[in-house]
Amino acid sequence: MRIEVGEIGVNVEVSGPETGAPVVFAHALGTDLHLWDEVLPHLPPGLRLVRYDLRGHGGSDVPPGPYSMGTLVRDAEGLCDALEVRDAVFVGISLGGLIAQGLAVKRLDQVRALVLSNTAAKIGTRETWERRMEGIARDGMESLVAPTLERWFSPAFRRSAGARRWAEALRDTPPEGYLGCCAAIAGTDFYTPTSGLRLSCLGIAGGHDGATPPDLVRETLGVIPGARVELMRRSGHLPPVDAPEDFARLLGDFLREIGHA
Ligand SMILES: O=C(O)CC1=CCC(=O)O1
Repeated sequence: MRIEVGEIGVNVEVSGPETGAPVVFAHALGTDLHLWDEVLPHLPPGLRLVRYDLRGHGGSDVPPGPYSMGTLVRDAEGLCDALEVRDAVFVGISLGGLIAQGLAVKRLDQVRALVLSNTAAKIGTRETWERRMEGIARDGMESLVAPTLERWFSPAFRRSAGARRWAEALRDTPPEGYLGCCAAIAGTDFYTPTSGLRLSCLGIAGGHDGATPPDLVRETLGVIPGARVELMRRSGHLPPVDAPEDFARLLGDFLREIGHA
């Protein structure tokens, strides 16, 4: 379904009972809400599962960029308000994990716990993101595909149908949306606000993650008291794609541990 959030239409999929404990999912740059397709069936029953396409991605609107992280966080906030989501567990991967941190800092009434997967308080540097944006402007989205697959997936998974499916999703991402979100990531350093968070938090890292390697994930989770990091040794940057059942098991265990499932 589409929901008007501020000035844009956001594509959302909601499943599970309306009274279930809410879990909200935010995807990574150059993907869409289907990133979670193979995780959801393996989660504990009775949850209200909300996933959405970030602005500039999937079926959501593609407003002109550049976007700011504040805007991406406001989209998540407006979506949760529109769906009357309170006390959710917010699961964010990569860019989605930055949004999760920003939302938790701003709206503790909406977020009771975080799952920060393959993400950090700061991802890359302004220079690396500017180089990537210049490359896309010069050579198009296709030039991104091979290097992105190297960061996303282990050498073994790169040869799979799953990897090809997500290469297609990357190719299909509107350049304006992708570039808009690159600009938001380039300008974000959440170390200070994230270090003020006091809520239950699970980190997930992938042993073959070429974008946010395990040490970077640990560094971020290390600033949140009580947070712990689970390492998925054989996964890359997108464990919901390359190991959905293992990802669901970690998430389900965490939900039960905090009394959310
Ligand atoms: O494309 C990458 O390098 C991986 C990535 C960084 C932020 C995000 O969401 O994906």
